[in-house]
Amino acid sequence: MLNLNGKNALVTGIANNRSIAWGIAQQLHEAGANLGVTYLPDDKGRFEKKVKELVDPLNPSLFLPCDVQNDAQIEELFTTIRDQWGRIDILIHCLAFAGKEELSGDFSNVSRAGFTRALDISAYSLVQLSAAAKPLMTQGGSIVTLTYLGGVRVIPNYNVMGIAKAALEMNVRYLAAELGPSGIRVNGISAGPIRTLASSAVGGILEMIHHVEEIAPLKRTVTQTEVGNAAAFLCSDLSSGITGQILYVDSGYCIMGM
Ligand SMILES: NC(=O)c1ccc[n+]([C@@H]2O[C@H](COP(=O)([O-])OP(=O)(O)OC[C@H]3O[C@@H](n4cnc5c(N)ncnc54)[C@H](O)[C@@H]3O)[C@@H](O)[C@H]2O)c1
Repeated sequence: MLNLNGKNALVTGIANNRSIAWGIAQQLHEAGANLGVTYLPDDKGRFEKKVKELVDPLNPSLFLPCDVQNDAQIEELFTTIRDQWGRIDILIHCLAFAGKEELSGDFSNVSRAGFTRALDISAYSLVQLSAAAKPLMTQGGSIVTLTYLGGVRVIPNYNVMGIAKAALEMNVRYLAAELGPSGIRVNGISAGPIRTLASSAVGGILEMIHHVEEIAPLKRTVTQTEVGNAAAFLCSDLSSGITGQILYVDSGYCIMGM
């Protein structure tokens, strides 16, 4: 049985009720995990208020800001986790960012700054958060990140985010090799296209979804809950022999040649 009772799970990347991280948080809660939730701070505190209202019914025992470009904030986050939880068992990395101007048109138009920012926020952050979690995963643990097919194949308009996802997927393998001896597993979920705040910045996202509905074996795209269920599995003992893998939760789209 899938049981996360007694597990401390940190979930990053909830922006609103369409976020994949929200689907994951609900399934982890359902399975009995004690949740910590982070939000991206902004000057007017809009995300904080919105995310707090959304996650309140799941009774998170920690609710803290986390901008992965802010090293001091990450240090503070994990100091609080150490002080309040003592240890962490599950880390959900469910965040990415690239400028809208980088997510349409020619890939080669990407600026150095845009390239660096996309890879910093979307790929390096997994290394950074995993390194911070490692000493607190004293009873082993599970780290799960979110990726997309655009990291292994060319998808129109995905552009620099495809490069970031390729780096992210390789991070999964290097981290899995390093952390395995400490009983920490690291896996990625490659989700099919879902309408969210982040995906709406990608040019032609609706066409991508319609294409999946036409081509994928299941003739539909996936839901946040389905991704959440796969994440709960990867965080549980049911997947104890699985690490360094990318699990496709995409209605089977990636197997199709035509
Ligand atoms: N929606 C899709 O079609 C799809 C498909 C496959 C993979 N993914 C991946 O799923 C993950 C979640 O995206 P989503 O689609 O749920 O969109 P979303 O907009 O709901 O979530 C993206 C999150 O990234 C956070 N974020 C951005 N910059 C940050 C920073 N500097 N520090 C901390 N957090 C930051 C945002 O606050 C937001 O919560 C991303 O990695 C995305 O690439 C999405």
